[in-house]
Amino acid sequence: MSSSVLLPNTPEYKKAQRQYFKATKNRPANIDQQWTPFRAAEKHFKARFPPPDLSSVLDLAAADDSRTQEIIDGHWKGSPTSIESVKVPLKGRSSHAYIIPAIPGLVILPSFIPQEKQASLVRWSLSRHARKPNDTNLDVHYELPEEGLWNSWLKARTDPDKDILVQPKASVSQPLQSFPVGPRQLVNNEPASLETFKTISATPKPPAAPSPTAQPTPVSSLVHKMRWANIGWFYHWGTKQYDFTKGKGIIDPELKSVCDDAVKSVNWERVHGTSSADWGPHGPDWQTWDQTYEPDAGIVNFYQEKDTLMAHVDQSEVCATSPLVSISLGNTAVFLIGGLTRDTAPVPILLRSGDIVIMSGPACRRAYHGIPRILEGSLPRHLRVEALEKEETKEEWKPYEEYLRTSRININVRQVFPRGFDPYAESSPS
Ligand SMILES: O=C(O)CCC(=O)C(=O)O
Ligand SMILES: [Fe+2]
Repeated sequence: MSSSVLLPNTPEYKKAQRQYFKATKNRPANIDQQWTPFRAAEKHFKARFPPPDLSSVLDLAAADDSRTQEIIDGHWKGSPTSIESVKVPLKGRSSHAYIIPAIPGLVILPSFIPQEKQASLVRWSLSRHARKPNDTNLDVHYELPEEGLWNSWLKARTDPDKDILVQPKASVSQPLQSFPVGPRQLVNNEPASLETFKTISATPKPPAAPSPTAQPTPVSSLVHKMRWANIGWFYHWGTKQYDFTKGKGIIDPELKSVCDDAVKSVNWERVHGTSSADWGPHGPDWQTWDQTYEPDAGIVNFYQEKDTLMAHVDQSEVCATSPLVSISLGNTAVFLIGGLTRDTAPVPILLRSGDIVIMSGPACRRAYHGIPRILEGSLPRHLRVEALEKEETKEEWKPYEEYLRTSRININVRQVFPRGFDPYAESSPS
């Protein structure tokens, strides 16, 4: 059990300690002084040794008696009071949202997704969504099975003959060119807006080149290399801009209704009513979100235990203030969110399966944020086979539990355009 890393004198702890001494042996003594406050926080939570101290991490589940067992089963615990939060009732529900005054516009909806719905969103992410016509990080490099990598894996799991080799796209005769494989690449880009939209649309978006080093790889191993799948508008990672030439992808109606429910249940007056932020030339628009909120893009992030998401700002959306809804599933993560530069020390927040984070308004939507740590061994019981009753449901859920034991899934849903805006009409020559 990976959480034994927490206990000194265990072999896991000692191994982490040895690795730490080896890795830091030649590090200059003052290296941490060169880090921005955001980088320092990332380093702290990423460290396998010493295991991170979570007493500074806001853990809203710890303020909810009905989640006590979930916290025990999940092994890691933060503090419900490490950062000031204000509890506000949700409209039409008995549950609550939390506002974090240090980050105006940040709203947390702990445990908003019911347990069964969490399982169904996990199934949706892996089986129905991460496949054609949606784009994934692997599509550029591999000829992925038509049925989707996950569905191929479901067959291969019980029949090794079906663990087919997925062929790379690059042919060996192609000249060697260096192209990054693996984690998301972070490129600096200009924030999108209606003013810069025409230029963005006109920027060439050449297709990425397939990796020349990709090898034929069995489905069983490639399934763990899936990092993201796009939702709605297609994203061009090279320019960090949406590529409108590829058409508008669909937003699953079930997912859309989860996002709509979350946004419509928040009392936005309580969040932004006293905002002193600069909302741009047209002023605040939160008063109309109940009618104008319409998600049209996003990403499903698949994190393996050691994966991180570096500090970044999501600024490719023309709607710079509209709510971004972020759903956590599977293992718990440490989420960091700071200010407009990496020089603001971020606040650390524990995100558990079923929690929703909403980033809204000018300050929060342009705030640096990231995921420095997936907390190993934190899969809640309700996503494990043992929590199910029926034999056939247990059997069906087994591969999902196996995958989730070492993973976290994040569904990150955004609004690129104001409701009713037609990008094709705007970008065509007049
Ligand atoms: O995984 C998360 O909770 C955050 C993901 C994120 O910030 C992003 O996809 O831009
Ligand atoms: Fe983000």
